[in-house]
Amino acid sequence: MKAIHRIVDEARARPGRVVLSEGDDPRILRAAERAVCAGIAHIVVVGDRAAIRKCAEAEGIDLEGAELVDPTDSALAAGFADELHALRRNKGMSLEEARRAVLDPLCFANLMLRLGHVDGSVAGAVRTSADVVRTAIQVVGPDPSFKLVSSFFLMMLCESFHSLKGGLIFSDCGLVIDPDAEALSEIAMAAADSARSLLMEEPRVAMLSFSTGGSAKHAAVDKVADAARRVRAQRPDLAIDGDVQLDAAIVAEIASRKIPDSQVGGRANVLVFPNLEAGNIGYKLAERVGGAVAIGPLLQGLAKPANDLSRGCSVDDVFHVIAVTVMQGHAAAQRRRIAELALSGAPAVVRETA
Ligand SMILES: CC(C)(COP(=O)(O)OP(=O)(O)OC[C@H]1O[C@@H](n2cnc3c(N)ncnc32)[C@H](O)[C@@H]1OP(=O)(O)O)[C@@H](O)C(=O)NCCC(=O)NCCS
Ligand SMILES: CC(=O)OP(=O)(O)O
Repeated sequence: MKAIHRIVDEARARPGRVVLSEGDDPRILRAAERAVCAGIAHIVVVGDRAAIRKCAEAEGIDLEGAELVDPTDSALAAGFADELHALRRNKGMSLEEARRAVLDPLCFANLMLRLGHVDGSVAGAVRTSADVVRTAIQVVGPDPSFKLVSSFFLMMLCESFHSLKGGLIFSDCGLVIDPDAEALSEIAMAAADSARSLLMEEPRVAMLSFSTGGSAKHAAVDKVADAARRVRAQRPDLAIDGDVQLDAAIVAEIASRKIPDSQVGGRANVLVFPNLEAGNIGYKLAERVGGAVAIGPLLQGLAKPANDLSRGCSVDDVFHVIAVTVMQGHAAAQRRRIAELALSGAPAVVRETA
């Protein structure tokens, strides 16, 4: 079964609460309608109520079953402004500025997530990735077990002409612009964890470069090789090749010729790009030329799931990101329970079954 179908089924079995903050975009409302109808999530749409209703009416979208929240008349707004002020006061934000900021549906939605009114948020069909990600980092914040917030795409290759089939993780194609070796190693480890939880496969990581095993000499190659060494040191259990070219990462026959001692053997399911230029161009090529379905950018390393979209997204894309967000919400809740148990001093065996 396709990974994304399994994720949708799992979300249906355990729906979560997901907030969407771009309710004046028909793709968002259509996906909201589908998510409610499929029973994968309780959907909250945040924004100008009149604009949301007008858009739904014009498109013939039934929002029955979705909750509409308008920050301008929400009873939550005053408390949210206090929370935002407390968060950003040391960065120079005044209470007045916080009151204005929470009227922005994106900020309001992320405060709903932070304060537990929902389990995940999705935006980015209209707003830029920089806006969506910056708000998520500032309002939701990083998970204490990660140093860096980064992003990944779940790429689905399901067409008859795809020689490589199934789900792949591409990272980072949306967030960290120019990672150094340490940041790149963090991205790789987070992407491996994302593969384990979403693909339900053991991760096989390729640290991509224009060089395989030092076949080219350049500081850019050294960075990738250094990042791979750092991952091996911290996660000796992880199958990883790097520096490695894309062909040797995904074609077994080429891997056997270029890297005889490969741990991945040309069967990588996690592709880690050396920087955002390569990653963003790479995923769009796979999607637009290669016919892959690109789900994301999904954020990794946040305390709770706040996911992004490409402004070129389709209704299907938004629906799929909602389903993944529900699953990430369960995983984040599990991490919080384990952390709480650890703090309470509960025995390790109890923690593992939490
Ligand atoms: C994510 C992004 C917006 C952050 O950049 P920025 O606004 O310049 O960020 P700053 O360096 O000013 O930092 C803003 C805050 O986020 C934090 N931050 C930035 N990147 C972070 C990361 N990857 N992980 C954790 N925290 C991060 C900073 O510590 C800072 O925190 P503070 O405000 O509490 O001090 C930037 O990396 C970016 O634009 N990335 C590319 C997005 C994009 O255009 N993608 C292409 C399409 S998908
Ligand atoms: C992920 C990405 O490239 O987003 P956008 O297309 O919105 O810039």
